[in-house]
Order: sequence, then C-alpha cells, then structure tokens
Amino acid sequence: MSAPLGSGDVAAVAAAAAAKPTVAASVADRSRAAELARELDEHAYRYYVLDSPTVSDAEYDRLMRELTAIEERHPDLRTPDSPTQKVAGSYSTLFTPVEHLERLLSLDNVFDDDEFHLWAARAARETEVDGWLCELKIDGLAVDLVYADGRLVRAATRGDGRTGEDITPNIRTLASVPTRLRGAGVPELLEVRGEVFFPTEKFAELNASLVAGGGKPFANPRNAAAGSLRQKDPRVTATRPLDIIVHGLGAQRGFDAPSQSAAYARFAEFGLPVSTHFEVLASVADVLAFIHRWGRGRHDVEHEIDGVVVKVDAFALQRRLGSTSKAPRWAVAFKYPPEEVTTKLRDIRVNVGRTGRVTPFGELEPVLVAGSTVGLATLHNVDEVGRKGVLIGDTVVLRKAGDVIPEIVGPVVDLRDGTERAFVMPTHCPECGTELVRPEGEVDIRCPNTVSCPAQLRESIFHIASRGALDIDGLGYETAIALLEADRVGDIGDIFHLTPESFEGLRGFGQKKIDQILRGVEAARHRPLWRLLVGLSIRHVGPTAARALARELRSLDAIAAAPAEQLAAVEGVGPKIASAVVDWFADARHRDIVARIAAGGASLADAGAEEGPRPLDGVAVVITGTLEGWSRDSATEAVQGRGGKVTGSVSKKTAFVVVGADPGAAKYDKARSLGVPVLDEAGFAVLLERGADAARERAVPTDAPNAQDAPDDVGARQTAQAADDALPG
Ligand SMILES: NC(=O)c1ccc[n+]([C@@H]2O[C@H](COP(=O)([O-])OP(=O)(O)OC[C@H]3O[C@@H](n4cnc5c(N)ncnc54)[C@H](O)[C@@H]3O)[C@@H](O)[C@H]2O)c1
Ligand SMILES: [Zn+2]
Repeated sequence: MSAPLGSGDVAAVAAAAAAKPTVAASVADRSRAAELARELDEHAYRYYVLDSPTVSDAEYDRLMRELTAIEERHPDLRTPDSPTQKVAGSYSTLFTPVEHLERLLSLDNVFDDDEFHLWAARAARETEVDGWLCELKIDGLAVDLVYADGRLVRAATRGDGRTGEDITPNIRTLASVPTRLRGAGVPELLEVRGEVFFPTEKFAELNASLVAGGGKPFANPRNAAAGSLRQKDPRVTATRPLDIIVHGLGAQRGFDAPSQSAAYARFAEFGLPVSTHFEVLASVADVLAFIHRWGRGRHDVEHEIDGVVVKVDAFALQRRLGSTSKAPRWAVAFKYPPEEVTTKLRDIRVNVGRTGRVTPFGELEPVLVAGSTVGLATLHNVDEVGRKGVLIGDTVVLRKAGDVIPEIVGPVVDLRDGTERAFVMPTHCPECGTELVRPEGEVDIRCPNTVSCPAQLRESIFHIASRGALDIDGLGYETAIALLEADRVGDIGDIFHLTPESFEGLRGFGQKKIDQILRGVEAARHRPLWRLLVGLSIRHVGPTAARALARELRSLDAIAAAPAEQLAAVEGVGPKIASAVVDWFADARHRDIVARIAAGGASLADAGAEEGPRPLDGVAVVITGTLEGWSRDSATEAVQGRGGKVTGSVSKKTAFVVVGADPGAAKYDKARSLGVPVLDEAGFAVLLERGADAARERAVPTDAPNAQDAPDDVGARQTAQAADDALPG
C-alpha cells in the first residue's frame, strides 16, 4: 500500500480514510479492552483477595464503564470471562474453598434517575411489579451463611460467586450472628446472604493502632471489614468490632415466604440481624424519593453506604425476571456519587490559627471529589499525621463527605516507591519566626507570639467579625489583611475605632464598602455579650461556653474579675475553660484590648431585662432540616434563650424533634421509634411562644408522609463544625 498515488486516486483515498477509523478503532478498542480487562482483574484481586486496593472504587467503576462501552460497540469483544460478565472476586489459598449452594451474584449499577427509570421500566415491562423493596447498600463484604436444622454450619465469602472461602470460625466471633436460629418453624435448610461491615466510627481508631504497631492502615472501612474478617487466625477477627446485616436468601428447604420483605420478617424472628431501614414502596417516584432522602442522610447510619439497592419484592416475580451471568435482573444498585478518591500528597505545611495553634495541612494534587475540587486538607495536629501514617509524596485516600471538610484518610502504602519522606513539624512559626511551644499534656503546638504574629492578628480580626461572633458586615478576610498591612489596625481592639480615614489610600475600598463596614461596626457595638466573648478568641470559649458565662455573670468586667472556681461552677463551663478565661484576662495586653474595645463604644454587658423567664428550662430539642423563618443558628439561639437545649441526636431524653424541609431520615425514624413528639415550623413557634405543653398538643402525627420526606443533617454538622472551630483555634 505504499505505492505513490496518482491525482485520480484522491477520492478513493478519502473514501478509504473515511472507512478506516472503524477498522483502526476496532484494533485500538481491542487492545484497550484487553488492557482494561487485565487492569480490572488486577484491581479485583487486590480488593477481594489482598484487601488492599490501589485505586478508589470510583476509579474502578470508571474503568468498568469504559470497558462496557467498548463491548457495546463491539459485542464480539464481550467474552464470558470479561470482567463485565462475571462476578468479580476470587478466593485465597489461605482458606479452604467451599462451593456455595446457590450462586452469589453481583448487582447491576445505575448512577442517576434516568438510568433508574430505564431499569425500572424494563423490569416492570416484563412483570406487574406491585412493590419495590428499597434498602441501603452497605459498603462491606458479602458473606454466605448456611443453617442446617437451625444451626450455623458454614460461613463463606463470596469468592467468584460459585466458590468462596470458608470463614466459619471467623464469622462465629461476630456477636450478632446467631449460631442457632430461634423461634418456631426453623427451616431444615436456610442459606442467607449478608454484608459484614466495620462501624465507621471505629475505623480511625483501628488504623491508628495498626500504624502505631508498624502495620499497614486500611484504605476505608470496607477494606477494614474484609481484612478483619479474612484473617487466618480468628482470634484477630474477634478483636475487631465487626457487625453484619442480612439481605438475601439463597438455597432453602422448608422456608416459606412470598416476598423479600416477608423473608426479612422471618429472618428477624429467627434472630438474624436485618436492617431497620428498608421500605416497600409502590411507585418509582417514591423509590427515587427514598434514594435521594438517604443520599442526604447517608452519614446518619453506623456503617458506610454507597447507594441504595432496589429489589422487586415478590419472589414469584424475581424468579420470572431471573438473572444474567453476573447479576439478578430483579435488583439494581443506585450508586451515590463517590466521596473517596486518591490523589498525591505533594507537601505538608502548617497554618497558624487565631489563638496561635499551629495545624498541619496537606497540599494535594487538586482533585474533584463530591462535586468540588480539593487541593488542601487539614491534618489537625502533628499526632494525627503520625496516626494516619502519611508521608509527603504518598498517594493518599481523600474523602469529602457531604459538606464536611475534606479529610485525608490515609496512605496507599502499596504505591510507595521509596521517595516519600516523613513530615517534620517546624520548630519556628512560619509567619513570625517565634519558636513554637507545646504546652505539657496538650496535643497542639502553638506560636506564643499573640501580640505581633501576623497570622494570629489576621485570623483573630477575621474571627471577631465572623457570623458566629460579632457578625460585622463587610469585614472579611481581605479587609482584615488590608487594614493590618497598612497599619490601620493593630489588633481586634482597634476595630471599634475605625473611621472613614482608616481606609484612606487603600485600594478596593469605595465609599459604599466603607459605609457598609462602619455600619457593621456600629451594629457590633450593641450585640449581646456572648458574641463579644466569642470574638475575643479566648481558647476553648465557643458559643456554648460564652452564652453560659454571659448569662451567669452578665458583664465582661464581672467575668474578668471572677476567680477560676466561680467560672468553673457555671453550667457548661468547667475547669478547662475557666482556667483559659482566667489566663486570658491575666495578660495585660489582653486587658488593654478590652479597654480599647470599651473606649470604642462597645457594650461590655447585657442589659438586665434581656434574660427574662426560662420557659424551656431542661427541654432538649433536636432540629433537623431547613426552617423557613429561622437559620439554624437563630433557632438554636431562640431555644437556648428560653433555657432549653439543642442537641444533635435523638434519644429518649429528647423532648421534641423540630422538622423542617429535607429533614434527616435517621433522626425522623428515631423520633418515630422512640415516640418523641415531632413539630413542624408552626409547632416550633408554639413551643417558643407558649411552651412545651402547648407544643405537645401541636405535634404532628409521626406517620404523616410529608414529614417523612427527606433527610439532611448537614445543617447540624455545620453548626457542630462551627462550634468546633470556635473551640481550640
Ligand atoms: N477499588 C478497587 O480496586 C475495587 C476493586 C474491585 C471492586 N471494587 C468495588 O466493588 C464494586 C464491585 O463489587 P461487586 O461486584 O460486589 O458489586 P457491588 O458492590 O456494586 O454490588 C454487589 C454487592 O452489594 C452487596 N450489598 C450491600 N448491601 C446490599 C443489600 N442491601 N442488598 C443486596 N446486596 C447488597 C452485596 O454483597 C453484593 O455482593 C465496585 O463498584 C467497586 O465499588 C473496588
Ligand atoms: Zn507566629
């Protein structure tokens, strides 16, 4: 084909070129498909057998989708042993292989509403679906339990779906797995499937102890579950807080149930752990509402969830729909957007906070996770860096859960190449050069230069003007930096002495902006005492402690004069906060700041009348979802101002759960199960105006469907975060 071309051949060449891409693409596709299959098998091996993946689930799913797309274009590439066609996973020689009585399958995935509609329409076309069972997709590892005459005779991992690993002694160490089924009508044979998981809360602790012992941390709770269960020595498994939820039926003799949900009810009677979070819903719209409600509330449960599983409830219909070689046609997993990715940790540097606290943070190769690009992540303190076992240069697992700040989970140890280096905490402040100190018994390292450290001045001015403190409109980060750099203010004491002249010659400050700031300062002169107290950046003094101190002592002078014992006795204060307050006022420079604040016309005391009666004394309220007429802060303030308490989780001690739009599903369920009265926004108004008894009469019936719709405790988390932020600074 290398003969020279005559001009008459141009058209033929063009035609050949137009036709060629399909042939060429097919060659490229063929080799890409082979490469993807190899990579996917390798990742599956690392994930299922070694419990030590080197890519995130999101990356694995992406490779799988790429392969699926190629195979759709070229069905001849779709061989039976392609990763798209078989149950991923294998079994290790560490364990005895066992054949499952019935195959364990994977699940097909959908990633958005449209894909779900298509799936549901296909299922509904073939059968009359009268109920969709919706449940949480637990991010753990699949196990198979066989009960003969009610006795647990065997437990196995999924393996390749046909053959799994015998882990019977390991499973026996799980307290929630019954070794004997109880109750009447125990079947002759019962094979159940479930998910073993590692409670999210205990994960960081496990990794810290592994790193401390020179071991390798797990990438996430799912790998911790798999790695803990698949131990050669079941005594190791016994030390891990593993749990299980049962979600499927395999082979059986003498077990009679018409549907998945009926089977769960029987399982529960036998003493098997089933989820309390499933619902059977009639319409696709309701199913999608369930999916999105839990998408917002995915952190309200004790284990990780990576989606929702939707199953056709009736067994007869499940049988009619059947399965492919890989997954049932009667079930699908709606996967939530990934919260974990891997990226490179380029460096670890430190940040100096408003009270001088020096916190390390990771500088990352920017990466998109949970809808935003992340380039920085806090590492909290030097001990935390050690606990996580991360080195500079590591590939790390980065997690961004909802609106919570991004977090480095840990290193991918298997990707190290020897060029990584340990982080060394600097000995001197990167901003002012002062030698850093670590007070005995404290985790935090600080810059002691509270007078002239530019970082501390900048952060403390920014903080006093922030919404959680004096809320000075227009005085943000940029303004704080500009004023400090031009020497127009020295510290927070000068804020109340700002005049139009203070901004003279500063770039970016027009008349409008200046007026806004000065109006903001004027408003700040009359704010309640607790807000000023928060704004002073006294260590450990957040809104809760500040409110308590202001309520009890009423003026800054009284607080400054009170001995530690008196402060410590105030409810919600305690000795640690009390001594921080005493220390702060003991410093002459701080007293000078207070004097300048007073000279600037700010009120240092609460008017006596403000306190009023405390009609909600001892009443604990949980607020979930968005209220129309209240921000989370103002609602909290309204309750606290009447002597009540606002807490983050529902318990028997909760007096009311106030439910706005998009409430947290778990909170709502908990309220319902404990019989705690639920108030809508109107009921909340009654509570504030007329007290608890009147509100109880206004409680909404807890099975009202509107109140059930949708979770979200993002607000609560943000409030908690803000409170936390306010603390150690
Ligand atoms: N990071 C990696 O290297 C890597 C490698 C392989 C697999 N993976 C992850 O594993 C996934 C593929 O694994 P898979 O084939 O097990 O598919 P899957 O995890 O997407 O879904 C199938 C599994 O879900 C489990 N499950 C959880 N809750 C359930 C419920 N309520 N009802 C029914 N089943 C429930 C079952 O055990 C079932 O086996 C990938 O999407 C990826 O997230 C990651
Ligand atoms: Zn400093």
